[in-house]
Amino acid sequence: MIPGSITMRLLLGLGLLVVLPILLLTSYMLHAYEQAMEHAVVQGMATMADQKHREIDTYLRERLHETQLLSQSAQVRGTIEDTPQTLQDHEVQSFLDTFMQQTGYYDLLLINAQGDVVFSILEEDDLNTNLLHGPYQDTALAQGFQRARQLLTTDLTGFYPYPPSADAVAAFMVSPVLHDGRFIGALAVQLNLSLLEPVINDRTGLGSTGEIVMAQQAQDHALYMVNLRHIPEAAYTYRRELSDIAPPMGAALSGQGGQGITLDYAGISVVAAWRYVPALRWGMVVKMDAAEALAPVHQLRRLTAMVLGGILLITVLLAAVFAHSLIQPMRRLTRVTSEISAGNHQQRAVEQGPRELRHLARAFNQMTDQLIQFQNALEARVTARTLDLEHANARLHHLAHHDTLTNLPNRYSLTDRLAQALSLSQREGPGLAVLFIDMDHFKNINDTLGHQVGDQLLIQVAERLRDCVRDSDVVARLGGDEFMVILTQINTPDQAGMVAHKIQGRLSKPFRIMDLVLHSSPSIGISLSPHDGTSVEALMKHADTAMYQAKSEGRNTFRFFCAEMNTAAQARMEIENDLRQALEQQQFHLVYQPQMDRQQGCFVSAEALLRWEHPQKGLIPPDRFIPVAEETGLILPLGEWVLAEACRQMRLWQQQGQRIERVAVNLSARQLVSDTLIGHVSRLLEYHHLTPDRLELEITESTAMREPTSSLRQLQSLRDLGIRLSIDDFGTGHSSLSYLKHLPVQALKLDKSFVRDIPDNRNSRAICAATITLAHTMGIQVVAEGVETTAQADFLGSLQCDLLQGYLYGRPLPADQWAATLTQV
Ligand SMILES: Nc1nc2c(ncn2[C@@H]2O[C@H](COP(=O)(O)O[C@H]3[C@@H](O)[C@H](n4cnc5c(=O)[nH]c(N)nc54)O[C@@H]3COP(=O)(O)O)[C@@H](O)[C@H]2O)c(=O)[nH]1
Repeated sequence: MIPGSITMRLLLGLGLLVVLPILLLTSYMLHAYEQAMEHAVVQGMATMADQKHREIDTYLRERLHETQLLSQSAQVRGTIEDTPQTLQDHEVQSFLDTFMQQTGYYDLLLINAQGDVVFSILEEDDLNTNLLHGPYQDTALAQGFQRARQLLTTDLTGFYPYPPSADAVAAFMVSPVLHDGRFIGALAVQLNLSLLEPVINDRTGLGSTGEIVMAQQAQDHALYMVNLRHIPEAAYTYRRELSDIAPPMGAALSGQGGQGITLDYAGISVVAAWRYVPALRWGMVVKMDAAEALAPVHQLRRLTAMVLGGILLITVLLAAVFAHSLIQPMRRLTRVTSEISAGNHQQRAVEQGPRELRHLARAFNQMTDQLIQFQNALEARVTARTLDLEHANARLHHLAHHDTLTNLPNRYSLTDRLAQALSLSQREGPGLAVLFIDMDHFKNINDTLGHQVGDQLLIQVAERLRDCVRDSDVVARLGGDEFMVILTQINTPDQAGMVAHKIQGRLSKPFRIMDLVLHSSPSIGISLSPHDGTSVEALMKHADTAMYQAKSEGRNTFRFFCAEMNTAAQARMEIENDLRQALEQQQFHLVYQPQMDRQQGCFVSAEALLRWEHPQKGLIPPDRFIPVAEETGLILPLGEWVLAEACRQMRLWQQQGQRIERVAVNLSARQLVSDTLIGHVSRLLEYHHLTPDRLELEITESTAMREPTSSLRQLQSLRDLGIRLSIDDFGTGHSSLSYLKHLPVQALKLDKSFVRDIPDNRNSRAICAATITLAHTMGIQVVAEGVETTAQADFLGSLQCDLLQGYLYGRPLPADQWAATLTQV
């Protein structure tokens, strides 16, 4: 695996590219040089061995030659032939002494042809003994004599202990002495082993560990002839089996020469050369310890290693310095990068070091500047965005919790605040009150004058509500024209009543919007905690119920919640449920009340009135279930049924030949604006083969005013069909006469509340008279309702009222009971 740091990579690269080749090359050269040196040393050793071999050979040859020359001298011949006389010759004596002194031989012996030792310089025990039969017949001397006698050649015997010389190791050069070609005896010179020592021990050029080892074969042993460096007393005492001797000596004794690095007798590695010395019949090994002989090689190796090591060290140091100079700027750059990423944006890279690194540092600084600029810009944008988001969040939060029109808390926020106020109230004391406020007839204003006006009205209502309560109280808009107020710190119902009264007063005052002056009023329901409930849901529901009660009791008032209201609400709920069943089970029927034509004096029309015969509760009056049906939408299917049933009855009367010209049916507000009304009415008329003038539709003023635009459009469509239209309960609503002028009606029904008080009540009389006059002026007929007395009938007659309806002429009856009524007239 490649090491991670640049320094290591540099060192590795340097090692692979520079150091390794140098090492390999140096090793190769060193090896070659060592080989050459080794070869030279070995060759040197061989040269030395050859020289030593030559020295010994020459030395012995010279000695043999000397001995031969001596043996041919007259002195020697004379001594053998006439020993006693010759020996008395001082000249001969001196001649031999000189020879001995010059040569350094141990002894000189003369042997006659019979083998008698006739002369000896040292006169040892061998003198006068016979070498053929005497005590020394087995010695080297005896062997040498025998050989000289037989071969007539001068020769050297082997070195063996010689008893007459106290067993000193000695060899003999024996030369035959001839007289006229006849063997007359032999000359023997005794060489002690020490004589060869100067030649053998000459270790010139062999250093401190060099030596010359000589051994001769003695049967199956090698007998070492010289003292050895590692075995000082070895000469002629140290022997080893041939199979066990050191390889070079083994080779030399077997007659082979050679050289090389091998092991010596002591098992030490040596540089050696080995030869066989024929003159002595010895093996010779010239050797030097390899450690010394190859010391220059080893020294060179050590020196090379040291030089290489030095070069390597210097290379590594230089590489490290170089790497450091390269890496230092990078490290500084890395450090700066870390500090910048840790937030120290002031840090910049120092533009130092090699050119490339300076450029890198410069580029890095430029990049850092740009990054910081970018970061600052980004942070500024993020801050701005965060602010925007916070504002948007705050706005969203505000929108989620406030009503956009009035800026009051909305329903969601209200429940939250009510929950908080409740828990505070439950923890710390005084109760609280919840006021449910609904603006009376707001829908009329909204529909009549448009949403802009309606919105302005609601904004003013919100402002007035806020003015009526403390800052700690909560005013919220639930939606539409419904508001809610939470009054905290309420100890008694009166306190809540006072605030409700104040609100009622403020909201009943005229509203000035655009150039209009509008009148409205609040219906307020109040629930108190803990008396009316301890939960948000209960308090809101009870305040709503109380408000509903206030509405049903004539509006523009406030009511405290009481349990009975719940009972009424419960009853209303029951009606709602029962109504659904009633529709399915056909519990409804119609009754008809006749309308008298004053001029003709006969019944010309009848008003259809709905009756609900509940299976358990009996007859339920329309006043109780029509508003519920209206609120729940059930009035639509119910109204359709009424229309269908009235048309069916009208057709029946027609078929029966009754004089009834038309049937009048009450239309609710929802029916009037229903998309299906026109189609439904058309289909009914067609189905029952009735002409449109057979049907009259009654609407109240408030019905027409609820959604004036669409109501007017629908009325016009009905009128276009040819259906007669009339305004019911005229005088009780809030419509203006100017609005009436736009309605395509043919009749209006004077409300029975006016009829009831005539002729005695002057105001009622005036209203009746004015209404009838006005209607007639506009070409509209007038139907008087609730006519119960002839006085009322007469008065109305005097005002030229067109049609009269009331108990005086007949109560509402089922159709099957009508025949008698009709015939009465
Ligand atoms: N949308 C619909 N409304 C309907 C329908 N049927 C009835 N109604 C409306 O219910 C209200 C109550 O009606 P009802 O109890 O039937 O009372 C009517 C008459 O019984 C009563 N009346 C008639 N003559 C007299 C009288 O001499 N004295 C007296 N005290 N009461 C009298 O008046 C009611 C008829 O009123 P009006 O409709 O205004 O002509 C009532 O408002 C009905 O309109 C229906 O099918 N649909």
